[in-house]
Amino acid sequence: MQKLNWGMIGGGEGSQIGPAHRLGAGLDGAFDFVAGALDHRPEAGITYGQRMGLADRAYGSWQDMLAGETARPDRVDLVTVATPNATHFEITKAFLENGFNVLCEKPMTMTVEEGEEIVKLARSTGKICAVNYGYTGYSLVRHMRAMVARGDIGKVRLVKAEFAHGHHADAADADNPRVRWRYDPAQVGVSAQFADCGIHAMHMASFVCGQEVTRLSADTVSCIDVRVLEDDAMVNFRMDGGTVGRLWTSSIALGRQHGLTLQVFGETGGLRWAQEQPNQLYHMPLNGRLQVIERGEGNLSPEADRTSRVTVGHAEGMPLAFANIYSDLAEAIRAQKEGSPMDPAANLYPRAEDGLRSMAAVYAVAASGQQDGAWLDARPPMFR
Ligand SMILES: NC(=O)C1=CN([C@@H]2O[C@H](COP(=O)(O)OP(=O)(O)OC[C@H]3O[C@@H](n4cnc5c(N)ncnc54)[C@H](OP(=O)(O)O)[C@@H]3O)[C@@H](O)[C@H]2O)C=CC1
Ligand SMILES: O=C1CO[C@H](CO)[C@@H](O)[C@@H]1O
Repeated sequence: MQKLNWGMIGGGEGSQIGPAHRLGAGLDGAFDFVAGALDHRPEAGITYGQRMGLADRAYGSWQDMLAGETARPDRVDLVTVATPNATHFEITKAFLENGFNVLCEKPMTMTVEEGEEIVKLARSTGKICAVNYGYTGYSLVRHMRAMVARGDIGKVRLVKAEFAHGHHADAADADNPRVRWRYDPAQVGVSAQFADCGIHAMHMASFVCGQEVTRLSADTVSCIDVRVLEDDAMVNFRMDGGTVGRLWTSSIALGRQHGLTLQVFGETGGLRWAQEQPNQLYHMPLNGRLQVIERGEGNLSPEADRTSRVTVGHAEGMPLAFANIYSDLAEAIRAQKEGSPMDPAANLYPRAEDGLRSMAAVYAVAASGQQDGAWLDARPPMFR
């Protein structure tokens, strides 16, 4: 099978998420990293790209990359957009319009209207527009989803999602360039922490429960005075299958490292998974005993078996979760090229529709927070 060509925008030297993408895309040998516009400073982007082996396909800007790749017969099969939020819409739109498949970092856009435009564009061009809710690539997250879908815990009554970390707890970080943009309304829009991390947790709740969020009520606060946008939020929500949702997200929770956790409580069982110990899933059957499911145990579910690489007992981590998103996309691109059906266990990568739903939730959280927790419709107008 011929390798697919992969390119990246953003994710330059010292960036937070660039290395995880490069590790994830390279892991299974499906993609060759051949092109990039890795930094917003042209020289730095070209120099770093060349160090990464991109030679004349290390571009100084995404516009140059779009022009250069469009002109090539061996143009990239997939472009990852890993720049700060405010640039996602413009870059994703331009590449989709020119016939490229895109994996866009979250949040996909800054507004609901932009999100709708991307969804329509992906549908009309027939190109893949995925959104990097990369934590849904963890093998045991996929297994939780499969367990819920096959009825192992019965009808889901309640889902509790958290994404709380303490990395922005230092008020002295106001000028840190890696932190500053995350609380600047001009660069992130109406929400900081919910749009940054809360949407991962909310999307994961939907992904695992197989339901969409319909309504929500939010309490948003900025614990560090100088911040205009929230660094902590508590969100109650309801889903279209009747499940009640609770979500806490925070960036000032010192002692929490990367606290993405999901608990799902059904009529006949409960599940608990935490990203900091991603190789164990706790399952409590009604009237049974607490069981620990280990990633890599044989025959868990097709979705879990497909996404597990190293032997049971050897920890797998976040770049391998990203690798599972990339292997889904490799399969999707091959199916697109060959006109063949996809393995259903691989057809799980998050879509532009998910990015749009998150944007609608972001706006509902921001508005509800300003209205003392009023319950608001959380669906994008397109899906009402
Ligand atoms: N899915 C996930 O789990 C995660 C997603 N993210 C998302 O990824 C995105 C990037 O976040 P993160 O890596 O933390 O951000 P960083 O600020 O750490 O890095 C951003 C990178 O993009 C470069 N850049 C900025 N503007 C452009 C541009 N116009 N063209 C090319 N490169 C550009 C920056 O260059 P320079 O240094 O010169 O500014 C830098 O290399 C965000 O949208 C964030 O929400 C982040 C972490 C995890
Ligand atoms: O998506 C994300 C996941 O986690 C990080 C926090 O540790 C965020 O900064 C980021 O944007």
